[in-house]
Amino acid sequence: MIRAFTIASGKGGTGKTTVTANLGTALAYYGKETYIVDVDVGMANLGLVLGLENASITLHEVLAGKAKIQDAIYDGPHGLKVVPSGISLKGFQEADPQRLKDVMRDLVSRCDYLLLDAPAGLGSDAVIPLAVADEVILVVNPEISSLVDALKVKILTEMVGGTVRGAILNRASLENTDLSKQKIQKVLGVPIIDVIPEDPNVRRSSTYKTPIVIKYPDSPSAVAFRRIAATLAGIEYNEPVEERRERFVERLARTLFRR
Ligand SMILES: Nc1ncnc2c1ncn2[C@@H]1O[C@H](COP(=O)(O)OP(=O)(O)OP(=O)(O)O)[C@@H](O)[C@H]1O
Repeated sequence: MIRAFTIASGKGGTGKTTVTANLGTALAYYGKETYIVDVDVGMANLGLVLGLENASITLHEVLAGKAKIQDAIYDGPHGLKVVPSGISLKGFQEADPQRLKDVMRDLVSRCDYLLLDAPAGLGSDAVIPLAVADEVILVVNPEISSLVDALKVKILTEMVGGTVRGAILNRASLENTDLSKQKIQKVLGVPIIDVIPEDPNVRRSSTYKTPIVIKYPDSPSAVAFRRIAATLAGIEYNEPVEERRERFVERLARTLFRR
């Protein structure tokens, strides 16, 4: 069974943290014991979006050999477990990314699913999470620069013996999704796992430090996150009738508006 996923992109800001927090929450909602870890040791974003910015013991201390992993695990929504990264420069300088493999081994033995929020870029800190997970999931935006960087991550993953499961196309506009999907699959040479639309509620929910699947569960992106989580967990996803109705009305309104 595939249990440890690294969420990577190469390019910064494509939505890795958003995807990690929401997929983790959705997997926990489905009753899966899920851990999410901010392995972006330079930027503590996962903790920030989940209201854990004041966590005193983080992955920094664990990677510096100053704390045990169980002391850096915090509670998130639906029983999700979160390992944030730290914000102190000293902690960052002392953290040894090579210890990540042992930490991962420990965490994976505790849970059904482990999601790692990878750093942007292609430095050594970004390479380790690509090698240690069972599969890498790329988060791409429908832009050339995002695709080029994702392609580099794919090549790097294969070079270090890892496997890319596919890509999540995030921030897709509803109009050009089909075209983008086809092109992106061709360019990256991996399947598109799913498409998450551009959704203003994503940003809004992060200001409440709450994943969108909790804050705005009926929004189109929350629906997509639950669908992806169900796919990863091998659960059949049945979209509630109200969500289908809402999407039908949305499509109808767009068609009428164009005419
Ligand atoms: N589907 C979406 N619709 C609208 N805004 C989004 C969407 N996905 C992410 N965002 C916004 O884009 C910004 C970047 O997202 P996020 O922090 O998840 O990216 P990242 O890849 O983790 O960034 P970094 O490389 O800095 O770690 C955030 O403000 C987030 O709220």
